[in-house]
Amino acid sequence: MVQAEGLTKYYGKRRGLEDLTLEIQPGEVFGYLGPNGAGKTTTIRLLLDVIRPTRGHVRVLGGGSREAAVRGRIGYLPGELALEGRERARDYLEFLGRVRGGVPRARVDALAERLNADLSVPMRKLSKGNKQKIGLIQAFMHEPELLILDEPTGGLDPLVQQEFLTMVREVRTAGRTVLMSSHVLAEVEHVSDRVGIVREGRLIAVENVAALREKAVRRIELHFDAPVPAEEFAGLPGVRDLRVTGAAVRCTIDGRPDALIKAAARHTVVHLVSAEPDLEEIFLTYYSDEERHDDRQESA
Ligand SMILES: Nc1ncnc2c1ncn2[C@@H]1O[C@H](COP(=O)(O)OP(=O)(O)OP(=O)(O)O)[C@@H](O)[C@H]1O
Repeated sequence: MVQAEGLTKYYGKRRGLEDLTLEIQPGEVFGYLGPNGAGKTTTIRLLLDVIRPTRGHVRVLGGGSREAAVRGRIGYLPGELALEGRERARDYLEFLGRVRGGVPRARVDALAERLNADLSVPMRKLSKGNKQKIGLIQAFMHEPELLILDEPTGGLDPLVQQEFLTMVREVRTAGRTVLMSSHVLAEVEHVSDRVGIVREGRLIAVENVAALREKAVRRIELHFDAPVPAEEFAGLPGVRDLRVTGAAVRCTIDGRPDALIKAAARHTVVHLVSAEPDLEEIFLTYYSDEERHDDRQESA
């Protein structure tokens, strides 16, 4: 769906993106993560052929995204949406629908209802969050094969964010593809198959989210109906920071909790607490590792 090779963009001397090589497969949701100024928007604009690369190549849906046949199969939400017209949101969406070969009104209405968007308001009077909703409707409404969404959750309240994530899941179930950028892993981890992490113009990691979750450290607490012998839990694969106090076992788990669960199953478990793995923690170690790497290079 997306193939980038050595994709590089300099704005004069200023680095926007350096040597990006990336492939995104059909049916995949790809989360593109990085802090402010990392190069996410630059990447997305290059993919859409809004700006031209300094070096490198990009193919989207097997072609160039400026080709009309390819463009119509893409849904795009820009990072900064300029919706300033006097026309009502509905008229704007109808116009775009016609340009894209006709979009049933019922589909637009259904999206507006899901996102709780008011289409009767002139666009320049819409709040930031409501403009974002119109942006999402126009990106989704022609059921494109590839959705490219720059910071889609910005400005949305939590309920609408959840609805948006449900829409992304439906797109994936239908075998279509999504690339979405964000500052924060938490916003995309529950829908993304893979995440790419970009920092200072470079893609520094691409990870499978399921693998990331398996690697994550999680805290577990088990309570039994009677005291348990500590030695049964010591030395189990993946168990760390073990504390056994009477009928309670507390530890952290590195990877799969399987051995711990099997050991616990010999006793009567009355209560179990398992904290969600903190992927943000792992994610942040990429940044600090890179910094250490940079420091080493500088001192070499
Ligand atoms: N039109 C431009 N002219 C000059 N420099 C630019 C331009 N657009 C982006 N840059 C620079 O390129 C780098 C990457 O910016 P980009 O907007 O791609 O980052 P981003 O990851 O999308 O950030 P944000 O999360 O803040 O939107 C930054 O250093 C930025 O200042």
